[in-house]
Amino acid sequence: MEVNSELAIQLINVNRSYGSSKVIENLNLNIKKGTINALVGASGCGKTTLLKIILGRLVPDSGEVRVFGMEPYSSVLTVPGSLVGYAPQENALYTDITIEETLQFFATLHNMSKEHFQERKQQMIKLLDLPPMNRIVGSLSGGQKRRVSLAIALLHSPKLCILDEPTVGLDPLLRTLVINHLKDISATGVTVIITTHYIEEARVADKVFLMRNGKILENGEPEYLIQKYDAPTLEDVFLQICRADESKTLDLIISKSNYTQPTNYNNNSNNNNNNLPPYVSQEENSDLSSIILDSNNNLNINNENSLNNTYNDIMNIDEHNPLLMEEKPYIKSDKSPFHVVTKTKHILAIGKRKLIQILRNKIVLFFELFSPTFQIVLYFLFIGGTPKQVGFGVVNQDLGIGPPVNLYLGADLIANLQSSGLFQFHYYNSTAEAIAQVKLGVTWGVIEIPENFSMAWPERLNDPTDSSAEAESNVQLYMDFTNFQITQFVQQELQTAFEQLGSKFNISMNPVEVEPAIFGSATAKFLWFLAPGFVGLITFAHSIGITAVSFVREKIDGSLDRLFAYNVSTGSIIMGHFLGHIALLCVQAGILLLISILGFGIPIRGDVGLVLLMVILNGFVGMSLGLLISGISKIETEAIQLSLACYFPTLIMSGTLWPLQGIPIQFRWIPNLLPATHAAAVLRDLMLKGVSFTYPEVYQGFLIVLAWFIGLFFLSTFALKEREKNFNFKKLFLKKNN
Ligand SMILES: Nc1ncnc2c1ncn2[C@@H]1O[C@H](COP(=O)(O)OP(=O)(O)OP(=O)(O)O)[C@@H](O)[C@H]1O
Repeated sequence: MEVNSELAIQLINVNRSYGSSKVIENLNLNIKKGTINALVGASGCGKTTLLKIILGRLVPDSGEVRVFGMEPYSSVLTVPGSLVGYAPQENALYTDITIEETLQFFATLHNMSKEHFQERKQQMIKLLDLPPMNRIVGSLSGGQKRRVSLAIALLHSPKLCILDEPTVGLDPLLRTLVINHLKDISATGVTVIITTHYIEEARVADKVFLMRNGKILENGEPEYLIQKYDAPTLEDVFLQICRADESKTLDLIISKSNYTQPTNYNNNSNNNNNNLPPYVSQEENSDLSSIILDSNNNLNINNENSLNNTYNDIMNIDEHNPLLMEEKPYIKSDKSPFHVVTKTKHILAIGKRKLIQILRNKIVLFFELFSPTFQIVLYFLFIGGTPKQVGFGVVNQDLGIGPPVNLYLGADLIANLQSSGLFQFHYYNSTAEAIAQVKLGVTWGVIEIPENFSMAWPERLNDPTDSSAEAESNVQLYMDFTNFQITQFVQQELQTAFEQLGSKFNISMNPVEVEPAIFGSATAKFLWFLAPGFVGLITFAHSIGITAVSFVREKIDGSLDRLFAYNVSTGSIIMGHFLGHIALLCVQAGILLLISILGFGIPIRGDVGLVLLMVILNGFVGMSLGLLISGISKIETEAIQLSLACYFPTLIMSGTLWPLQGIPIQFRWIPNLLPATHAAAVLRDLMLKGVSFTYPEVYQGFLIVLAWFIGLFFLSTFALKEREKNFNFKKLFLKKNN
């Protein structure tokens, strides 16, 4: 493609579809440097799509695009980047930061110096009549937000201004100021492209491009077009062209344009409305006695009260205005390899903005800090605890042995059981009566101690082959076996109680010595098994939760497009989001471990630093999974559903709630695929076994979780892709089959 140095933008035979629906068709476009250009056309004709192609956000299916002679994004950090000032159709603002923070954020992205930022900020305040800088953007009115959005686009004095419907929501006075500002900057060599529904507004442009169904039907200077088509207004020109193109959407365009053409516009009548700007609606006319169109189509304010506010006053436009005359670029160039300095600045700016947003939004802050704490307390309180005060019946028929020995072993056995805290005993005289209470659900079971127990038990200990002693010392257990956990605990406590009874006679009932333990302790609680998995899982789930919707809104409202237009890479955006959350993730992990250790006595026998590292790494995996979800979701509910779809299987399959050995053998490979399984195993090893990093399961687990993090990070970068290609599966399929 031959590059013309006079042109800011060249498009040749550009085509672009969304799926199989063609939106831009064989489009050719040349835009001269230092001119104002208006893209005019009905809603849905492809104006925004065309702008996104120029910005490099959308990759054309075919054809060539050059911006200042270069293909957008052909090399890193070149075009358009800070050369462009882009205001998307939507306001694309971060609602929970102030106007000052918003402008500062974009100034950092553009590498603007402090002085330059302050200077431009003051000009934007005056030009756009911005509200006080400390106002939170979310609290602004629609028109105020629009002005902030325009301020962002113009702040860094870009060489190319791409403004998608810049005047929507602005009052007539401001509209005038903005249009005149655009005329002035174009006089200094800045190229301006605006889209508009208000066809007559395009009259201020040097060149108008009339678009319909993805094609440019006509283009030229407004006056030339009006003469060529012998039409009174541009709107009439457009109507004629559309009719010729077998317009079907004509009515739609007119109804969209709520603005009426004064009948005598451009006539030499003496009527007061004579010089009204044609895109001003009838309702607004009353406020506009002060606005006139001069012979050069400049909009001016002709009311003494407004004089102090005139555009020239505000912007101090004359040959002495250093800003408009300045030739040297405002943006400091970055000569570092791979533009590391700029990328680092981008990451820091996004991270700072994210952190401000989190800290300012109390609900999010609460969610990030207190909700995990609350959850871990709930988990520890309600799951995995040792049962206490389980209702149990006792029928103690033991008569004991009279003096001088005075043994009441039945009562001793009950006392041993009682000391465990597991039982809350109900005493009954008969077994039938006790069983009836089990059947009524009052108790879980009955322990029946036979009447000769005190006599027969020592004999049985002395001679295990004595069958009559065995029969007379058998303690009978009647149980409701529907609760497996309680059954296990009761049987375990009975065994312990009998061991204690045996030790009274210096006889060990259980010849197996369980201590010293290789790892852990024989008195370990079930909660200790659960706790490491819970800590990991909560960090993982919360990290998904806080990031899963991060980009969805930004995608919908165009804020991401604006960042991409300014050459902020997806990698920088994702790293910035990480950065914003890291501090809170670390605090969160610390709180969870403190509660585990101090609040619930969960042991940490290994290196606390490694435990913390794994919890944080696990949080990173959750964050990158959340960002991936955010990247592929079109709306928030989709992101929330996907997050839940990831969380629950992880909770169930990661071995957090139940040992992996309990899973049917043919399905055991599934948990091994999940990072949460390895994180839980590593945390258990470190906390309960007290092993070091060199323990195979630990370092392997670290490597697997790290690999997951890196893999998901890259996938999320891909999902958020800065340049959207048209994936047409139908075409792909047909190509393959041909
Ligand atoms: N992401 C997308 N996926 C599918 N179709 C899309 C997408 N974005 C836009 N379109 C479709 O492409 C066509 C052109 O859209 P575009 O936003 O470029 O129009 P426009 O001229 O800017 O409209 P408006 O003036 O209302 O903003 C429309 O039919 C629109 O529905």
